[in-house]
Amino acid sequence: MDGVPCLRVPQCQAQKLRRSLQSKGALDLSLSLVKDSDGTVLLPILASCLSQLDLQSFRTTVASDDACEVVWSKSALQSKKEKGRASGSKLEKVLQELLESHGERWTEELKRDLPRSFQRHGDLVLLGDTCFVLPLWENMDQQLWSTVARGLGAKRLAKIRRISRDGFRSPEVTMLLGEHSWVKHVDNGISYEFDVTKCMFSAGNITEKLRVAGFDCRGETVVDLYAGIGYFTLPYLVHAKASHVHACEWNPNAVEALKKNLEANGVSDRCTIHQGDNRQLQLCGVADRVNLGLIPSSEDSWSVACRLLRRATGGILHIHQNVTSPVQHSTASDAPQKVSGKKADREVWQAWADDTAKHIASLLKDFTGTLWTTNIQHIEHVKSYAPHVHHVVLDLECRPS
Ligand SMILES: C[S@@+](CC[C@H](N)C(=O)[O-])C[C@H]1O[C@@H](n2cnc3c(N)ncnc32)[C@H](O)[C@@H]1O
Repeated sequence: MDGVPCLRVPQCQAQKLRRSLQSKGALDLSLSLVKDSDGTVLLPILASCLSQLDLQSFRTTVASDDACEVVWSKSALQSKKEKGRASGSKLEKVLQELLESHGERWTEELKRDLPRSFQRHGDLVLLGDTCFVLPLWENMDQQLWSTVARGLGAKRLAKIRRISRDGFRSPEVTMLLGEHSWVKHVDNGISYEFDVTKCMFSAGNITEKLRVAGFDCRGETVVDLYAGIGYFTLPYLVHAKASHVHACEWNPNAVEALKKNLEANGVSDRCTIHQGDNRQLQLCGVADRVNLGLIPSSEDSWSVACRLLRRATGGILHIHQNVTSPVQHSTASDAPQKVSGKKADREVWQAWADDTAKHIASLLKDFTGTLWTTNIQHIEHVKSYAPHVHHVVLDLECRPS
């Protein structure tokens, strides 16, 4: 996830909402507010508080869904870097001492080779692969990593390359310092443990996890086609109180973590894990709800999802998708055009949802031989990737006619 989490709000409400975030201890005080040219303001939020954020109450305050959303911003991060430069970071200080103890001089080139951002998982810090690339660091041996850990207030360090293309979305992570690579996150009262070298954790999906937690699924059977370590399976079981969740996952490392997490949260008796490719799933006609949480698209499994819905009563599909809007060329002075760009984005999401609803209705008809009605209940915006790529979730109600 690039950048830091921020609440995007209208400028006229920014101070009021900033005070509200601060009183809840959720405002990241190490970062500055960022004014955008479209008349909105980004309020940086502490990642650890994201799961507790009551987005709905903020939306009620600003009285609009559009104007209040969680986004990930690089420009907010920039404001930290500038502050960091002014004050001189602890990391820089301890590394300077280390180099000098080896008879080396601190240079601007070395300073540029320090991490600009990193992910924190408890006492483990995950560095990107664009820092500490200069050969001089190799002379410091393991002392380098213990010093970096001290500078960042961590006990363990790892380096992440990029999400690998093996279909498991496994990050390529190597440990630099520390005995083991299991980490733990607690989100919204749910504990998630996983091995950072083998599984991914989608911090950017927090708003969707909170939305799922707010569903009332009592008496329902849910199928989570892309369960991972339990990102959505657990909120369905713990908070939404689903009667049963069938969790499909083909990465054995994610399955190991999923089992652990079901146990740790006391819900393993209500979950059946189906390890393997969800397109080969043998279940049929059991689901009141199917979660299709794969981006950029879960389209490969739409027909499986249709087969899973109860024949007599149907159910709801939650379809995740990255939807790309046509790029609009605007300058800072074109603020009104940018605002209308948001309206254009919504129109693109609606068009994708309309097409998807038709497609799903036709899959259901082909599969059952009878007519089905598909109704777009809601389109949820989860997050944005620049430029104009939006992760959205379509809640599609499917009923036999
Ligand atoms: C984006 S990740 C995970 C999940 C989680 N739903 C989220 O949004 O944070 C997708 C997960 O689906 C799994 N996956 C992808 N394709 C699959 C398939 N055809 N069958 C089963 N699991 C699959 C991957 O191994 C990965 O753990």
